[in-house]
Amino acid sequence: MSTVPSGGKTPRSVVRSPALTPPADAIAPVRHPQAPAPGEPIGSHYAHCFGCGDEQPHGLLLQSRAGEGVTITAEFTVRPAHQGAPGLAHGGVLATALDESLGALQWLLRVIAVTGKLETDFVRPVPVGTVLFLTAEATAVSGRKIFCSATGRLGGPDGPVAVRAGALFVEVKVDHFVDNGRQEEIRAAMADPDQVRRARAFEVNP
Ligand SMILES: CCCCCCCC/C=C\CCCCCCCC(=O)SCCNC(=O)CCNC(=O)[C@H](O)C(C)(C)COP(=O)(O)OP(=O)(O)OC[C@H]1O[C@@H](n2cnc3c(N)ncnc32)[C@H](O)[C@@H]1OP(=O)(O)O
Repeated sequence: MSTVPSGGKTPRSVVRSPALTPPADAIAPVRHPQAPAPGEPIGSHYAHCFGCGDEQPHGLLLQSRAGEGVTITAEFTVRPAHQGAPGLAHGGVLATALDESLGALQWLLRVIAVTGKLETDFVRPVPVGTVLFLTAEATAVSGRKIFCSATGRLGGPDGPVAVRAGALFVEVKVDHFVDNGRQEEIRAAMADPDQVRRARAFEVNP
């Protein structure tokens, strides 16, 4: 089990499951030479993505930027469509924001990967209208496995911690989507040169 400080309202430690502890022979993640420069916006990987797509009006419209090393920052404004309890963000929506910000790390690693495991800690309630400031970091790589973590803070980059996640992403080929996605959307994606360009940007390694 790995333990990380929570930074929450009261000091508390977060215990992660063993699957989220990298093996002893894991290596440090390497930032791809063609990764976007620190501070540069990271575009959506798919316009219809519920997390980051700009053609998904009730989605999160999460916007990410490259950070230093293998880190990103992201912002998500909680809107009324994202409520669980009155005036508060739904926990699943917050988990999506964490998942999406972790997914954006792929732009820095230039690999395609999907979430295998996502562990979330909900530290504070997140009211509608809040801008959630997220940071995500890849911490270790072992074969196809990418270990990573994310934190969401209320109102600003130094705001109080509201949510945290530890995750394991697993590298896949484009075939993962082509073979498993509904054909209607796959055909449309493959017919869209911009989408094909985005998929290639993820897949090409030096
Ligand atoms: C041109 C047209 C095409 C368009 C292309 C578009 C480009 C898109 C670009 C970028 C997309 C980015 C999208 C980001 C969106 C945000 C992230 C998400 O929400 S992703 C959605 C949610 N996730 C899933 O739907 C995964 C469903 N699961 C699976 O498909 C499989 O289970 C998968 C791929 C995760 C693993 O299956 P295996 O058969 O490939 O590999 P195995 O051998 O099972 O796992 C590999 C290693 O990982 C460990 N592992 C896998 N899952 C684990 C788990 N849950 N807990 C612990 N370990 C796990 C295994 O124990 C194994 O480890 P050992 O190599 O033996 O050490």
